[in-house]
Amino acid sequence: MSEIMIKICGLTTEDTMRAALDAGADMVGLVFFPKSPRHVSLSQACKLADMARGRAQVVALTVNMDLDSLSRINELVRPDLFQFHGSETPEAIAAAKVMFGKPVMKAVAISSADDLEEARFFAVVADRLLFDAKPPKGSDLPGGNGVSFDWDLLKDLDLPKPFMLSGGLDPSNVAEAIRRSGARAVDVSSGVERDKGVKDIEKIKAFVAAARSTFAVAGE
Ligand SMILES: O=C(O)c1ccccc1N[C@@H]1O[C@H](COP(=O)(O)O)[C@@H](O)[C@H]1O
Repeated sequence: MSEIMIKICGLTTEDTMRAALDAGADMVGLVFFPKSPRHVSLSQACKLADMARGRAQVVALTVNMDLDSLSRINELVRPDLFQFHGSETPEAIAAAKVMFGKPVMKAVAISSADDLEEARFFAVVADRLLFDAKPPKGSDLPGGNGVSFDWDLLKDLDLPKPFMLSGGLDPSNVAEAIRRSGARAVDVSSGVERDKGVKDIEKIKAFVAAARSTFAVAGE
């Protein structure tokens, strides 16, 4: 496995899925949230997941979804893991983990050091935490807003579970974000798009290259 784990989220087309896989993404994310411009139907998701299977981990991103709907995604799309990006409780996460027997990643919104305390509750039940910026006021989306937070907050963070950094990352800042946060896993959605919800193949390639080269430099 690569030394930095890279997730490209919100893929909606075969071309951009292929680009993410060919670039060497470790995880690819499918968004099941109708308010998102990256939302995919179950049939689209099945096709995209089949392309990725065996090449990258398929992540199903959901927001406060009930267990029945999660079950349908699990049966039809067969993701490798779930990303919970809403206000799911630790109990709901534990229930999904037991029901599906798959790893779960919980997003935690960060704007100050205090928010990192919330992460400790989720670290008990989730397999990985995902740190994202708080959404701007009035946003319909709890994530995928292209907004970043102070990466220095994560430096020297002592948690029992690994974390992934997200929020406002793009090819031009991912190197600095990795250095400042100490992250060993990064996630991007809007930073590799040319329009809202429309992924850009060149930006996907540039993001993966920038993230990988940063680790090589940092590790010298
Ligand atoms: O991408 C979306 O549309 C989305 C919708 C609802 C919840 C989360 C979503 N995306 C996740 O948000 C973060 C940050 O995204 P960005 O790079 O700042 O655009 C990332 O983890 C996505 O997986």
